[in-house]
Amino acid sequence: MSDPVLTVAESLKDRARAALGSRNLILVGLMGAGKSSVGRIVAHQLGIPFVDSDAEIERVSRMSIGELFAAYGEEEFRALETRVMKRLLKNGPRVVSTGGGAFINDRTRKHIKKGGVSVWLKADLDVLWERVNKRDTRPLLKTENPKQTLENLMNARYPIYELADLTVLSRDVRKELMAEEVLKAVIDARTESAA
Ligand SMILES: Nc1ncnc2c1ncn2[C@@H]1O[C@H](COP(=O)(O)OP(=O)(O)OP(=O)(O)O)[C@@H](O)[C@H]1O
Ligand SMILES: O=C(O)C1=C[C@@H](O)[C@@H](O)[C@H](O)C1
Ligand SMILES: [Mg+2]
Repeated sequence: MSDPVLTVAESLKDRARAALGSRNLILVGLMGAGKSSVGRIVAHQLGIPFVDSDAEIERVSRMSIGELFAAYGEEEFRALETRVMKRLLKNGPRVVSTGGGAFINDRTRKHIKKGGVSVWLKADLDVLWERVNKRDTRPLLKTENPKQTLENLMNARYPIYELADLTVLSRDVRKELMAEEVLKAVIDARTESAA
């Protein structure tokens, strides 16, 4: 006999996959929201390719994000990010996890909006801080008071992340559960738009 729990989970994946069609699923949000780690699981669950824009930028430039910021500055980094995102979004369906500032850039946001369903992983300051303060690889947080900087970024960026198609609350639960909530949001959005 089939396991009922497994059957529900399977049906969640199938329904989300059908709702997505050939569109990309693009995760946006601040540093530490879980875009890279949750995105990888979502892609695995959907059985579609996963790509992370920060990792792709590092691959094509053969430099780390920190080195890119130091050598060329943020503006050049954003221009490169726009080009990379445009290319990554050309062929769907994929799960694309973005860098924290990608959706904030007007040109990149237009590509994202055109390229698929955007999901904002929204988290509160303490959740984000607990996660990002363990590593010092994020150039924008190399300040005197990085927690304050993170809060300033939240205040400036949250009104823009709100422009994403869907929002999922990111918190300290298992990453697999976060991934399931992303799938459910995709299904619900499809159901609502069909109603
Ligand atoms: N639901 C979760 N519960 C506990 N830890 C998590 C959760 N989601 C992510 N993390 C951890 O938080 C850290 C940051 O996650 P991740 O790299 O996925 O964030 P991100 O949104 O991609 O950040 P960035 O914009 O800097 O790339 C990682 O160490 C990851 O393991
Ligand atoms: O929030 C941001 O602007 C950034 C987030 C990271 O993912 C990297 O893309 C880079 O450190 C910039
Ligand atoms: Mg990431």
